[in-house]
Amino acid sequence: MKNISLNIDKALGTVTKEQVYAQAAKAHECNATLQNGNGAGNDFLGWLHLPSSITDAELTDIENTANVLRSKCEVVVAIGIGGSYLGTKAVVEALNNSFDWLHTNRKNPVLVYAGHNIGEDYLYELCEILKGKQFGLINISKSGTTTEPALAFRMLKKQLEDAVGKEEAKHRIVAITDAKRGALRTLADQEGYKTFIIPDNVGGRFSVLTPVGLLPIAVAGISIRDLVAGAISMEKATDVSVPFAENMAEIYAATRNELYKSGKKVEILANFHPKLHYIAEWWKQLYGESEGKDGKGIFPASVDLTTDLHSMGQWIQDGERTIFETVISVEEPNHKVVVPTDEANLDGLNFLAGKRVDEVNKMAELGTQLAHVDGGVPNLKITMPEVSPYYIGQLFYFFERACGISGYMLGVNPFDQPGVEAYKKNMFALLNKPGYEKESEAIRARL
Ligand SMILES: O=P(O)(O)OC[C@H]1O[C@](O)(CO)[C@@H](O)[C@@H]1O
Repeated sequence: MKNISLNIDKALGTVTKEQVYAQAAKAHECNATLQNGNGAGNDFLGWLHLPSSITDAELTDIENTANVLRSKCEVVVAIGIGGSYLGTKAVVEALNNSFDWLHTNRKNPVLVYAGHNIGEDYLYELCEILKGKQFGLINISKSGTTTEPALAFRMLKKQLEDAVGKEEAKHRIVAITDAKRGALRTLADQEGYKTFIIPDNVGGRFSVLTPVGLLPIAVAGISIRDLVAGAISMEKATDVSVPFAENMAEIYAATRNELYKSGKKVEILANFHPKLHYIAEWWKQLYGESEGKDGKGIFPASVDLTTDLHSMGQWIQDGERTIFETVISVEEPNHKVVVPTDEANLDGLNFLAGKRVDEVNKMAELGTQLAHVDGGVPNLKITMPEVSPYYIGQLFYFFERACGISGYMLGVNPFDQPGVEAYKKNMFALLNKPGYEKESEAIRARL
């Protein structure tokens, strides 16, 4: 098996190799702090050894539960938001056929999502399409009290019970939540749902390798064992025993922090494979919630290329020089498509005839990298040998580990997210939630 890799050469114009390597000791120390559990937020380090500690029995339990849902349901709705949604979405979008819904010969239930927004039309359309279909629900919420998934679950649970009866509904609902606390735990225990636990010491955005991600990913027919195997290999490759020069998590953390200090305030995660779009969405939550606090933090943004070269390309090439780019480059696509010859050649594309589409894409990637570097955008490159569960597992763990190190280097607690409460408080006050009477009065005075 190969490994994903990191190349920072094209970032070394804005910052020097010496500057990055001058951070080696700090990066290594932060990795050690993480591993020894003596830094800020150390009660949320359960993710560090998740890959190597998950047992065969746990994986089998998840696979068996997935198989029950797969056998009973045409559609499974994964309900959750943030870390209870994005990891699954990232893996499924990356690995499933892009035109899945048009395939009539389906081997897997269709996985759809709810509870990641409060869009009334979205919920209406979902409830409508589920009418007359055999469906099941995976309700995922660590806290069990998040409004978006709770609202979606309330509606979909009723619809399911009305359709198949309360007893059968119990066999089609799985709850993934805290071991003891929260509304979802209480409800699941009362109703007798099959449950999986999100460990206390694993925060939402670090939970993709718990049942939060593993169950719906298994429902989609993707190998969770390969995903975990990839993560295990990266757990070893980023261990504190691995020296800085070989430790890609430490190098990534050190480089992005140096770039930040040099005025690069925005990191754009770019891909040239549209199926990786949600990997970037997952990454944005990971880095945004972990580092954006205390008035600090790189803003995590993303683009899909070449698509966005025709929308955001101008800004990236020529706009304010406060950005750097991290490209996820895929060495070998899973399929081969060759450009055909055309006798008339009216489009002038015969110079490409016989070449693979990926060769065109790779030259677009290289051309873009050089253009952006020339335009003052430092470029980091993460190479993935192919898009497979194994390498996505590596990528997840690499980004998580680097995020912990990077947060400590920045001087923040990477494992809390106090800022998220502000909108919730206002929303509850505006909706007159019991217990928010004072806040309701105060906020109304501002309107
Ligand atoms: O799984 P829960 O508790 O519903 O939380 C969902 C998401 O909400 C947050 O708590 C805040 O956005 C995230 O950290 C988390 O991933």
